[in-house]
Amino acid sequence: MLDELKKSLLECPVVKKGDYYYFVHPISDGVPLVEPDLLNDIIDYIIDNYNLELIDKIVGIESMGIPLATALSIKTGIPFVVVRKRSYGLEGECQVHQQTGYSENELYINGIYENDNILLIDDVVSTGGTLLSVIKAFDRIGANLVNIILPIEKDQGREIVEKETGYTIDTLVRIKMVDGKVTIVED
Ligand SMILES: O=P(O)(O)OC[C@H]1O[C@H](OP(=O)(O)OP(=O)(O)O)[C@H](O)[C@@H]1O
Ligand code: HPA
Repeated sequence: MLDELKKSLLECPVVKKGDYYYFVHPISDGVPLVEPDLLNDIIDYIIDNYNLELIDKIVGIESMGIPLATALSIKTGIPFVVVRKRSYGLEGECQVHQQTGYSENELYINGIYENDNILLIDDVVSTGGTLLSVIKAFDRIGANLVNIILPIEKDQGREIVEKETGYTIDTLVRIKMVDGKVTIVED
């Protein structure tokens, strides 16, 4: 399991966004092509390794948390919510600032309430900027973050977020950029 994810990460192209080495991969970018087998591999791994009985809502972060949340929702029957990059102006909407290694955005949380049991999923944690702001917002709302799962871990973001928030963040494959190329970090 996850062999396909590791192999595809080693083969994927890397582009520069300013000083940031950005890998381009189906799971993190939707290009060049998302093979259902790769998506299935990740979703089946989650289903086989987590007890999701208590989860009320899966939450995916726009953009690339959406296919993961969708696939997981279809297979488990658990509904999902998307943390969006645009505002709806709904009552109770929670706005957070997202800063990554190469961009800044506003994110808008709707449909999450106090005591909701949440599985939060996104494609990548890198600097940890995105997760940090989203987790803090969920804490303010009073939702229970039961699981936080990201298929791909890059750089030091996971450790930073775990230290700052006290949550455990589960990642499936760790990568490191060496000389502008993706390498896998084995535990
Ligand atoms: O740990 P960080 O440094 O915050 O990086 C991780 C975030 O970066 C990407 O989001 P982005 O908003 O770039 O993109 P997307 O719309 O392609 O998902 C990715 O989907 C994560 O949400
Ligand atoms: O290098 C990256 N590639 C794809 N998505 C990302 N999100 C944060 N960093 C990256």
